[in-house]
Parts: sequence; structure tokens; C-alpha cells
Amino acid sequence: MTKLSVNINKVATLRNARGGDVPNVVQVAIDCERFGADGITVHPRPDERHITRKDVFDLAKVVTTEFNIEGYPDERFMELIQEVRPAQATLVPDPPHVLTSNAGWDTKTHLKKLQDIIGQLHEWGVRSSIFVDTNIVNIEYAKETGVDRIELYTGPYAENFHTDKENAVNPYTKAAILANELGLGINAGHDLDTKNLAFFKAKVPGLLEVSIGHALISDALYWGLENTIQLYKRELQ
Ligand SMILES: CC(=O)[C@@H](O)[C@H](O)COP(=O)(O)O
Ligand SMILES: NCC(=O)COP(=O)(O)O
Repeated sequence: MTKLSVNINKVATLRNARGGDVPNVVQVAIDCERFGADGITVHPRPDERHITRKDVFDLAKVVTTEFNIEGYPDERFMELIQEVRPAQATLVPDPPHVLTSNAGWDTKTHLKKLQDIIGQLHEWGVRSSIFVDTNIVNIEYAKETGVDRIELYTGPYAENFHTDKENAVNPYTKAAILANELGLGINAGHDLDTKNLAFFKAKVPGLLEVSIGHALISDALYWGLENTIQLYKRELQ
């Protein structure tokens, strides 16, 4: 089974546009779970342009499925993880003001840093995941970091899917086969949507979890949150 973790960053973006509490991010997370989400993902960025640190603490009190916190592992992020102890922390190599995540870790160059951080996460009982592209060397060195899972950065897949879906997914299939051989769990995310999700799931062996935000929250404007979550779950069957 592939779990669907709903990324609610964009709900916070909408809330922040007026500075009040509409829509209520905590209530949306509770409802996502009620509608079938297997997890809730947030990516609190340093400028708090969507999810705030306060949101993270508020969400930690109510999320009963799998709480996944993504981010660049600076001191403040690690403090947050230590206090909240989510089910999973996903380490992303984003510089502070990037528009959105657009690259995975160079795991060979950052091996020692990642080993130290992942060791710390394990001491706190937090499952670790690192955001990587499909480069085989990055996956081999991911294994050396001691991480539990990799999250495959699916931006390039989503971009190339429309022109040549077989070629778009090929590197992901190869990366997944290697990750499975190495005993790394496999998550995936970024720009997955109703058009490209089922094909990705079919071609990527051992896909444990996808985190989806931008497209899913946008689709919910048309179909409603409950229908949309059910629809994405069907694509993963
Ligand atoms: C890590 C990742 O894949 C991103 O997709 C991220 O969680 C989305 O962040 P934004 O919502 O800030 O674009
Ligand atoms: N880790 C990816 C994620 O949480 C959501 O990415 P997107 O669907 O908002 O592109």
C-alpha cells in the first residue's frame, strides 16, 4: 500500500493572505484525516510564508495519522523536531528563500552532515527521510547516511510526463530498484497530481508514501476536499 500524506502548506498560504484564521489549518488537517489521508505533511519555511512554527505545535496536538515535517536541517528546524517529535522528518536541501523545493541532496558531499543529523533524529525516535533526485550516486550515498527512507524529488518527472511518460519515469524505476536493494524505504513528492500519479505508482516498485500538496489543494477548490482525497487514494490502489 502507498500512503497518501496531504501537504497542507497551501492551506496556510490562503490563511496568511488575510492574516486571520480562515481557513483554519488545524481543522483542515483533522478533516483530511477524516476524509482518508494517511498522513499530514508540512514544510515550515524560515520566512513562515505559509506554515508557521506555531502551526507545527498546534498540528502536533491533533494529527493522529503520520505527521511528516519537511525542511532544511538548520538549528531552528532541529529544535522544532526535538520538541515536536513527529513520526517522520524529511530533510530538504533548500536555501532559505527558494520559491519551492527544486533539488535533492548531494549526499556524497554532505555525507558527514547528514550522518550526524540522521543519528540525532534516531536518538529522538523520529523516522528520517532525505529528499533526493534519481542520480544513482546520491542514492548509494544516501544509504551511507543511515537514513530510513529517501523521498524521490518528482518535479522532473511531472515536467516531462506530458511529452514522454516512459522516459520521464525510467530514472525513478531504476532509482527505486536500487533503493529497494539497499534496504531504503521510498517516498516521493513534488508536483504529483491526478494525471501523473497512477503511472508513477505502477512504475516505481516499493513506493511507501507520496506527499501531495499543491495540486491536491487546488483540485479541492473544484471537487471538495473529501472527494479529492478519495480520488487521489484511488489513484494509489
Ligand atoms: C520538499 C518538497 O517536495 C516540496 O514540495 C515542499 O514541501 C513544497 O513546498 P512549498 O509548498 O513551499 O512549495
Ligand atoms: N514532499 C512533497 C510535498 O510535500 C508536496 O509537494 P507539492 O505537491 O506541493 O508539489
